[in-house]
Amino acid sequence: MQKLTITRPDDWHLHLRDGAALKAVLPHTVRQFARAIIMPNLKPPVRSVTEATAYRDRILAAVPAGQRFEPLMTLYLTDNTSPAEIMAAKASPFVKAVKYYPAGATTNSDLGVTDIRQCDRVFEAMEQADLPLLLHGEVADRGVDVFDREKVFIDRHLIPLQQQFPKLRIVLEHITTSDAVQYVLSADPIAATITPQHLLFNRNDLFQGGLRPHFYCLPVLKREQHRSALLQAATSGNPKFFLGTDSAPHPRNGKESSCGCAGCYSALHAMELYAEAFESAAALDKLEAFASFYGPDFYQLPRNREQITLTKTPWRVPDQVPFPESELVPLRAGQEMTWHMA
Ligand SMILES: NC(=O)N[C@@H](CC(=O)O)C(=O)O
Ligand SMILES: [Zn+2]
Ligand SMILES: [Zn+2]
Repeated sequence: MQKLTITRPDDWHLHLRDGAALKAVLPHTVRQFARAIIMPNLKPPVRSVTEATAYRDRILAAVPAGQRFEPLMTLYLTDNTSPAEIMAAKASPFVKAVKYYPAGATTNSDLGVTDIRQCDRVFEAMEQADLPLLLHGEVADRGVDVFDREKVFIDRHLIPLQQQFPKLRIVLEHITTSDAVQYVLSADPIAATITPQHLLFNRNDLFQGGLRPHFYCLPVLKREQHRSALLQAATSGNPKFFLGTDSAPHPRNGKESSCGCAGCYSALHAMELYAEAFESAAALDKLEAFASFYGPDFYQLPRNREQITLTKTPWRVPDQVPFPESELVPLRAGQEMTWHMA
C-alpha cells in the first residue's frame, strides 16, 4: 500500500503545557488531530472547572489562524477534590474526564492522590455522573521494581476499584504490559490508550549503544514480549484500545541531564509513527478505527468527518524543533520515516 486515506484522528492523551511551550507544540498536534484529551499536569495543576475553562481559552488562543482544533479538558484529581467539583465538571461542556496521578508517580504528580482509598466519595460522584476516570496506572512505591509498577497497580488498586465502582468508566492510560492488555480485555467498562513509543520500541532501545534519554518516558518501555502484546492489542480491532500519544514535551536540557525528565515528544509525527507500527503487523486496515473511531465512541462524542492522507514518502525526522529557551528532540530524531502525512 502506498497511500492511506482515513477519517481525521483524535489524540486521547496529550500534554500541551502552557505559555510559550504551548505555542511551540500546539501546531504539530493541530496538523494531525481534530481533538485531544488535554492532560492537566501543569504547574500548578488544573484542579477546577474554572481553571480548566481558562486553560482551554489559552489553548484556543494558541491555535494557528484558520485552523480548527477542539481541546477536551480534564481535571487533576487531588486528595482535596470534592464531589461538588465533579458535579460542576459534569455540567461543563468542556470537561470530559478526571485524571488520577498517584502522588510522585510521574511528571508534575506531586499534588496527585496520596491514598486512592480516600477518594471514594469522588469516585461515587463520577460513577453517578458517568464521568470517565483516566489513570496513570503505576504505583509510586519505591519498593516496587520500576518495571513492575503497572502490574502492581492493577492488582493492588485497579481490581479493587472496579469491584467497588463497577459502573465507573475507566481509561488505563499509556499501557505498557501484556498484563494491562489482559486486564483490560477481562473487565468492563474499561478501555486503554496506547502510545507510539510503546508500539515501536522496547527497553533495549533505552540502552542501545549508550543511555538514550529521548526514549525515556513513564511508564518506562518494557520487554519485547510486552511490546508485541501491545501491538497485537492495538491492531486487533478491539474497540477497548485506542490512540493516545502521550506526547510530552520537555526541553533538550531537561532530558539530557543527570536526572532526565520522563516523556517522549511525538506530536510532530504521531500518525506516521502509528502507521509504521500498524504496517509492521500487516494491519494498516485497522489503523483508522484505532485512531479515529474507538476513542470518540468511548467518550460518547461524534466521529470526525474530515479525512487525512498518509503516503509512502521517505523523510527524515528533524534533529530538533524550536522550543522556548531550548529545543525539543522528537522521538526518532534524525532517523528516516517511511510514511508521511500530507
Ligand atoms: N509520560 C511521561 O513520561 N511524562 C508525562 C506524564 C505522564 O503521562 O505520565 C509528562 O507530563 O511529561
Ligand atoms: Zn502518565
Ligand atoms: Zn501523559
